[in-house]
Amino acid sequence: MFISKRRFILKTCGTTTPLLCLQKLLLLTEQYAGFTEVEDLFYSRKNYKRPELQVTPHQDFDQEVALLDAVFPDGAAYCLGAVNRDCWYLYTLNPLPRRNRDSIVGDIEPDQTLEILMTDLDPEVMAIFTKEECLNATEATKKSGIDKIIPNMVIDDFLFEPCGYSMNGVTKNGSYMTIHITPEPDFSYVSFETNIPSSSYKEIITKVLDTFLPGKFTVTVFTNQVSPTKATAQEILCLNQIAKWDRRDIQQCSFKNYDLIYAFYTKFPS
Ligand SMILES: C[S@@+](CC[C@H](N)C(=O)[O-])C[C@H]1O[C@@H](n2cnc3c(N)ncnc32)[C@H](O)[C@@H]1O
Repeated sequence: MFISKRRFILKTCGTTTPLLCLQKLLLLTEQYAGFTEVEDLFYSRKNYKRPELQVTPHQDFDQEVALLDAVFPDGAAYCLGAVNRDCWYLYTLNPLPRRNRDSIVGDIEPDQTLEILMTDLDPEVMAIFTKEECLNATEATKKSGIDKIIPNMVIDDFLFEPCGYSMNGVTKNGSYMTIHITPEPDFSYVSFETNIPSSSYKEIITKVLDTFLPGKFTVTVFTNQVSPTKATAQEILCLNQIAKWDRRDIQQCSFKNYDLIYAFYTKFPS
């Protein structure tokens, strides 16, 4: 969980039920920060490999949307990618006329988020994130090269017993990076997320792919109108191929304050 002045980011895994704590979070936000209105919201996840193992309301996106709709009258639900294959679900807020982007453009701060969700990962890389191969998280962070993806981060990392790895990193100016690794060969999964400002995300995306060697991955980038990363969508549109990965899907959306690009790549041949 990352908490900043006007936002919090909650990342969960397994059969956690993040939407069930929504009402309590809203109450706490009012109690501790005095905020009574949600300005923006992004609830997103990849399609599950075994949705039936989840707990209600997370067994299907419609249930999640119903719960969110009950709280947010301006909510809008999307699915990017192929609904019958790899895809990515998003619930966000739709504009009210009074909150139109033109009326607030003077107030907004630069903001961007890059997320890469990887599956079918290289077994040798995944073995690093086990207690068999590494004594502790610091060793796994160094051995895998995670510390070199975005240098100069203050890192808080954890190596689970017998396997599994999580890290949160922050820079001096408040940017973050967060990586969570499930190394089990039958359902290997790595998520990577950062909000580091950059005129191009190509180098970070390439470093992440070289570090984890996924069989397939989704990449999503949110940018607002004043973000230095704004040109990334154009860059990803041109990336039909990244090293040994071919692009299979690409979609773009424009929301109230943010533009979004989604792309899905697989290693060839597949
Ligand atoms: C990286 S963790 C999920 C991280 C989660 N977002 C967090 O920070 O708590 C998932 C991996 O850790 C392993 N694991 C081992 N013990 C765990 C525990 N107590 N809770 C969650 N995952 C655990 C799982 O088998 C899986 O490979």
